[in-house]
Amino acid sequence: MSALKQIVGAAIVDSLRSPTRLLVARRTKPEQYAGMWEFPGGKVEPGESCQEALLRELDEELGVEARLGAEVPGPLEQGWALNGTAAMRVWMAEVISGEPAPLQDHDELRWVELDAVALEALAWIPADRPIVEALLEAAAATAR
Ligand SMILES: Nc1nc2c([nH]c(=O)n2[C@H]2C[C@H](O)[C@@H](COP(=O)(O)OP(=O)(O)OP(=O)(O)O)O2)c(=O)[nH]1
Repeated sequence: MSALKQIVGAAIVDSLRSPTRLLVARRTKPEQYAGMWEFPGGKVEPGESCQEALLRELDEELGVEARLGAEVPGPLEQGWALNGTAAMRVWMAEVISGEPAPLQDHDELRWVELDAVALEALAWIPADRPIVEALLEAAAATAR
């Protein structure tokens, strides 16, 4: 069996050291995901590492330079299963230069409190919900 397509996503927080808010992005395409919230990111291109791909996607999609923190590890070597054909690795990240804007693939960005009620109220891409749970646990552990 061939490997799953590798996607990478960023859990961009206001501060890696002391995270309180998460930047979420609302997709515009394809139709099945339009209007749903996600972690900004995209496909890893041939010859790129996952981290290189993620920094490139954040530049293209949001117009920011970012610093990656810890990975939010999923159950697979390739991260989190998305559908039958793709999996996503997710890293915590913070913006080091630029102001995030929905330049490509998104029509809205929103800073949301890192709090279960606020995050779970969003219409996430369904495959992202377990990642949101893991992120909340990681953030709670950082705060302890
Ligand atoms: N970026 C991102 N993609 C996600 C998430 N959850 C999820 O199921 N996906 C799916 C949607 C897409 O099928 C795939 C990512 O593809 P993409 O369209 O964002 O990648 P890309 O920017 O490189 O795409 P493209 O313009 O080359 O078509 O992963 C998520 O949280 N973030």
